[in-house]
Amino acid sequence: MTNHIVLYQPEIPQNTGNIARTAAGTDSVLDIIRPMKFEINDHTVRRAGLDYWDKVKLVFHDSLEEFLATVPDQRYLYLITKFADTTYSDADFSDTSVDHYYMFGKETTGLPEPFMRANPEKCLRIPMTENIRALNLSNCAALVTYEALRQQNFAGLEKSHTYAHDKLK
Ligand SMILES: C[S@@+](CC[C@H](N)C(=O)[O-])C[C@H]1O[C@@H](n2cnc3c(N)ncnc32)[C@H](O)[C@@H]1O
Repeated sequence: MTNHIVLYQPEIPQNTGNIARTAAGTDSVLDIIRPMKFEINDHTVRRAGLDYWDKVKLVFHDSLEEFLATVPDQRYLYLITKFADTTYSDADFSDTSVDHYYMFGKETTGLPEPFMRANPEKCLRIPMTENIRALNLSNCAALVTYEALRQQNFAGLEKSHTYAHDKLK
């Protein structure tokens, strides 16, 4: 099983850098659907991901259609959007025999409306108040990825680690 964090046409380098760090820390693949508003070598992206870039499994797709062609079973494709009525944590991400794809929209306009309208059963919302227009993209990616991992019993992650200079042991 592999978890995929999918970014649709990301616009803000710091968000992509933060998400790359989450991908590296969770052994998730980071799929980026072009066009992007910046280069992945942009120093702001690199700085946000710190020194983890060699650990990021990065895959680029030139279009939504090209990305969709790489998804083996679209039952496991989830569209993360505030417009959904289903809460993200009510989705079942627990099957560790398949690949899961969590897709997030661009910072200004989100996911393409016709694509969401055509796939309402795939859409998941992270509950929030009406005080804000939306949550931050990189926070959304971390929330959904870690909820999926929680349901997957954190498969492939270290639940504990012994550090050379441990502050608890
Ligand atoms: C800043 S938001 C985009 C806001 C945009 N105005 C829109 O129409 O969605 C960027 C992405 O973060 C995710 N997002 C932000 N808040 C969310 C929420 N409450 N529930 C689910 N996804 C959310 C979605 O994937 C969204 O496409």
